[in-house]
Amino acid sequence: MRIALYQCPPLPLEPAANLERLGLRAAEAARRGAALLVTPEMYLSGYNIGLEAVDGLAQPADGAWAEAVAAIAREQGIAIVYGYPERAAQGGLFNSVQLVDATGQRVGNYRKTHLFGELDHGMFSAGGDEYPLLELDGWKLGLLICYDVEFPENVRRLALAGADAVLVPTANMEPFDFVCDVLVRARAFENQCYLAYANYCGAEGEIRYCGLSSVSAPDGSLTAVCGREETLAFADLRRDLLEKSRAAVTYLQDRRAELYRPLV
Ligand SMILES: NCCCCC(N)=O
Repeated sequence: MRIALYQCPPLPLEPAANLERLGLRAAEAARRGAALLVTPEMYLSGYNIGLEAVDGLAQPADGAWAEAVAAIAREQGIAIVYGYPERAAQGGLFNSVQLVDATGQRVGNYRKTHLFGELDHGMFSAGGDEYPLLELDGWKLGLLICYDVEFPENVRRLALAGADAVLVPTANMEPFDFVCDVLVRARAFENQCYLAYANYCGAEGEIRYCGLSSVSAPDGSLTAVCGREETLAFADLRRDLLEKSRAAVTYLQDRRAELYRPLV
């Protein structure tokens, strides 16, 4: 399955402009054979926008933004994973991502469980014990958001549940380039899955984003890697490579879970 990552500078507080460029990039990605397009974290609203703006912009998972993204997905014939501020029906604001398939159906929604510093804690509640495992074109997909991927337990949990790939919309900033350069690649290898990391580039207020988006393969290779500029990157997820790697690297089978329990 070919996937596309959209590495872009944020357009904070401009959901209409973000939807417009999403449509353009979705069309380009579909033309170039991608079945799925992944955007950065909080793509529709911008990330470093503060509680007042999040409270004013947040929408339910099935709100107008979801309908607009579904229309783009349906029109261009491509699935989309996008970040947005979610207002839960029972109240509460969450940093969320949603997968919409190429027919415009909402496939699954995930709320960021590991909040980063005052930046996240000042805007959102943490998601609960819900890590959806979604299916698209025969691939089992997990969703995480930026800081989530820096906790090995999160990727391991999805891998043990059967994830072939973990999709990670991100807003990772300087000085955390190491996460882009090393950590996400290690997460893919140690869990024998693909890992797609779609980051911002450019700046948002005092934040300077790293860019360096990538798709890491389970054999440790980089299937796609971006620099620090706006980029639409492509990667082919290969079932033969996944199976060959899993036959050679058997961490998941060799685990001694009974020895790890005190770590939980
Ligand atoms: N790598 C630490 C920064 C994480 C930022 C975020 N958006 O979670």
